[in-house]
Amino acid sequence: MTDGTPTHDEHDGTDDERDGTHDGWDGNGTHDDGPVDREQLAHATRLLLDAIGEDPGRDGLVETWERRVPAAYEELTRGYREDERPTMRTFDTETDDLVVKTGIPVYSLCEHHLLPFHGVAHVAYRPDGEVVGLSKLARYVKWASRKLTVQERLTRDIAEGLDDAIGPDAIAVELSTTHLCEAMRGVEAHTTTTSRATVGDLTTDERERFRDAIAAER
Ligand SMILES: Nc1nc2c(ncn2[C@@H]2O[C@H](COP(=O)(O)OP(=O)(O)OP(=O)(O)O)[C@@H](O)[C@H]2O)c(=O)[nH]1
Ligand SMILES: [Zn+2]
Repeated sequence: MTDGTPTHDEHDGTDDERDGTHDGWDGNGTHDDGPVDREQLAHATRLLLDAIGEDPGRDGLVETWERRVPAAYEELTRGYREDERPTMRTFDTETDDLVVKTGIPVYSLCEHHLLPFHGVAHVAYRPDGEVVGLSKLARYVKWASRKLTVQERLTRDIAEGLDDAIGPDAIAVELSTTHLCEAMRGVEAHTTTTSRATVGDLTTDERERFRDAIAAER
């Protein structure tokens, strides 16, 4: 065991496992130096399973709380980690022609219900001497989305983060998503929410081009 995560075989279903002190742990309460406390996550997931009336000791669930859920949350919350922020290499450009990128996948978590919201992001910017590698836009959106947030704040975070990284004359970001907290619980309405954030001003013509590119994407 190198990562402090207990394996299935080490679980014997005894009560002392509830506080994370059973033999499966590394014994000194440490965990990966990563952004999440995997031990706490395992403990919390086990409590959650208990609370909903499940049996955390049954075969199908042991690895769920011990390993899978902690690992999944580590991945889904990468956006909190500055050291995971993508490197945004830029290139000199002589053109100030609008760069438009549509259909970037977005998967994030709503901070109200800890449920996913997902959809697409669209980005348009007018360069000021520099453009960024095309893949970096999608990399940035992916990183920025991996945290608990609300859509409006995420949209603004992406616009401001890309503005910092690229230094364009103007940039606009649009997100179009479905929130599972609305779709599979509560109001149970499968709807689309669109939000937009801008830094600087796109011209009327540029706004039209952005709108047309988004429409063509649908
Ligand atoms: N503006 C905005 N609202 C969000 C977002 N994600 C979830 N919400 C809403 O946040 C609200 C939270 O409302 P509350 O009344 O505190 O929570 P609730 O009782 O679970 O509400 P319902 O979802 O209506 O059952 C809900 O209306 C959600 O639809 C988001 O990204 N942006
Ligand atoms: Zn929600």
